[in-house]
Amino acid sequence: MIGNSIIKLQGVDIFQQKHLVLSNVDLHIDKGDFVWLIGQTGSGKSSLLKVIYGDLPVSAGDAHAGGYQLKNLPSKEVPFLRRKLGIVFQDFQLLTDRTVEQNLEFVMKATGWKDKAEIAKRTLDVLEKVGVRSKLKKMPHELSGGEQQRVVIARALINDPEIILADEPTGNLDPDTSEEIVMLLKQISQSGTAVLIATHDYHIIRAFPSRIIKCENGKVLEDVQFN
Ligand SMILES: Nc1ncnc2c1ncn2[C@@H]1O[C@H](COP(=O)(O)OP(=O)(O)OP(=O)(O)O)[C@@H](O)[C@H]1O
Repeated sequence: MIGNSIIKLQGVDIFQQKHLVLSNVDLHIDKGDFVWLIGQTGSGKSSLLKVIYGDLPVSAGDAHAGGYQLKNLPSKEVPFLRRKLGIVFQDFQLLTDRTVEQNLEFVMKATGWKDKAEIAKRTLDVLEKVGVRSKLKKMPHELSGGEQQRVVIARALINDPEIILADEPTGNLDPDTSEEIVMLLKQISQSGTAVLIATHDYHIIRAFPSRIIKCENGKVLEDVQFN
């Protein structure tokens, strides 16, 4: 972290193959910020998130995330960058053939946790934080959509990330459950972890007014007004 800055992009061009998706991107996210990311389908939201989690390269401009310089980041550093980021994406769902506890253990072992007692304690801590501690021994299919999303958020919190990146986290949830999940993410941001949520759900943005970043016409607009 540089000061309070978690994400800082300056003059970054974002390409998918040879196609320039977003040009001259400036983006600043600080500790504890809660930020919406909006824009039409194909406007570049996922591409922007991919740059932040090291899945798309940065060739021009200056880019930092979680204390890592993204430009020319060696691929062997990417797993370490990702430990500073909690990722809540539709395509990073729970493993369906193991319990909640085993899902969390799986990620911990993959990210270097070895001590059994510490793993057990951290598992309970993060499940407690998101309100599903009692679901420890359940299989994902025994949980509601909202409970599963809470476990996904717990999994994202394991390594105490500086920011949570969430791509359509309420996409499969009913309106009340969506509000509960966003409330949880808001609380997480208030405890110091920044939260960036890409969404098409304007109802939920209205329910939780906050800073809005918009991808539009090949640009990233910081701090747009929502109406
Ligand atoms: N792997 C890829 N190869 C080539 N072009 C891609 C690839 N992924 C995305 N694109 C293109 O990049 C542009 C931005 O796509 P991106 O997925 O970032 O948009 P998005 O705003 O996240 O859209 P959505 O809301 O539908 O998820 C689109 O024109 C898309 O066709």
